[in-house]
Amino acid sequence: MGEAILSRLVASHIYLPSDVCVSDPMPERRDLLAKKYGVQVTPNNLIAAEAEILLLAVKPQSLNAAAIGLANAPAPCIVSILAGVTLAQLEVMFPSKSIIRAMPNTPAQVGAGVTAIAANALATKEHIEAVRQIFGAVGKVVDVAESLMNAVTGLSGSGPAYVALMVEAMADGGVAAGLPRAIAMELATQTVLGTAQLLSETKLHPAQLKDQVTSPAGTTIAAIAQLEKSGLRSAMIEAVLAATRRAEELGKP
Ligand SMILES: NC(=O)C1=CN([C@@H]2O[C@H](COP(=O)(O)OP(=O)(O)OC[C@H]3O[C@@H](n4cnc5c(N)ncnc54)[C@H](O)[C@@H]3O)[C@@H](O)[C@H]2O)C=CC1
Ligand SMILES: O=C(O)[C@@H]1CCC=N1
Repeated sequence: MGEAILSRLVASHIYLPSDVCVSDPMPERRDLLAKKYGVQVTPNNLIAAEAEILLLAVKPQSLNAAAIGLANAPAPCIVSILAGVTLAQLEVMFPSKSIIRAMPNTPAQVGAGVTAIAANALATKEHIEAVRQIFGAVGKVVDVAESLMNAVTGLSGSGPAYVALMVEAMADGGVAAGLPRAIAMELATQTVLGTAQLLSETKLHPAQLKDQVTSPAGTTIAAIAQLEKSGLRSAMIEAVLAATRRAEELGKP
């Protein structure tokens, strides 16, 4: 996820590669990032923490190890994209700092992400604006109460995987019905993209859009009856709730 953000920040000239320092313990990751984006790299998190903004993008399970020695790091602003990890936990690790918790998603790679942000009480207007600009470069930015961050994680943070699963399954259905794989994939992907764009631009309620597609005694209602029988909606609701609960667990020390 860190690379997805980095790639857009550099491509959209929000930051010069020379202004960015990436810390990663894996030499092959450092080599790849230095080569691909021209950024500075280091195996030492303390060096990366000399920046104005320190973006934490490790797995929640790696946070304690990554944060060793960083409590008094010079960076005045800490941004965390870690699932589940709360502002209160980060405040213990990074006392007296502007701290912003953010939950982006992987469509950030193509500038079509959505990121929710929540700031701690010490976060300055300037730091919040800088963070808004960072995530604005990779898509939309929404403000949420921190208490909703795990729900955001369950919906939009993990959501690209649910949509990808749906695209794959739709394409499989097309293949089952006789379409060549490549055409089935193109049709499925463009149908999801176009439907999302239609909903976004027209602000139609999804039920209205569904009604527009569904001709009396037609093909769509035959499919919807099958989806309802298979519990698609309930499965999706339960999936978002399961991911939300998992985010809560990941935040428990
Ligand atoms: N993958 C996704 O779609 C999203 C992920 N996130 C969050 O982003 C974070 C990273 O997730 P992914 O990118 O999927 O994982 P990843 O495993 O691809 O990336 C983690 C990176 O951290 C590095 N790392 C490990 N230990 C380190 C240490 N001590 N110091 C510095 N770097 C260290 C690893 O070498 C690796 O390059 C997680 O906290 C996750 O909750 C948030 C939103 C979406
Ligand atoms: O699966 C995960 O834990 C991360 C957080 C949101 C998306 N990926």
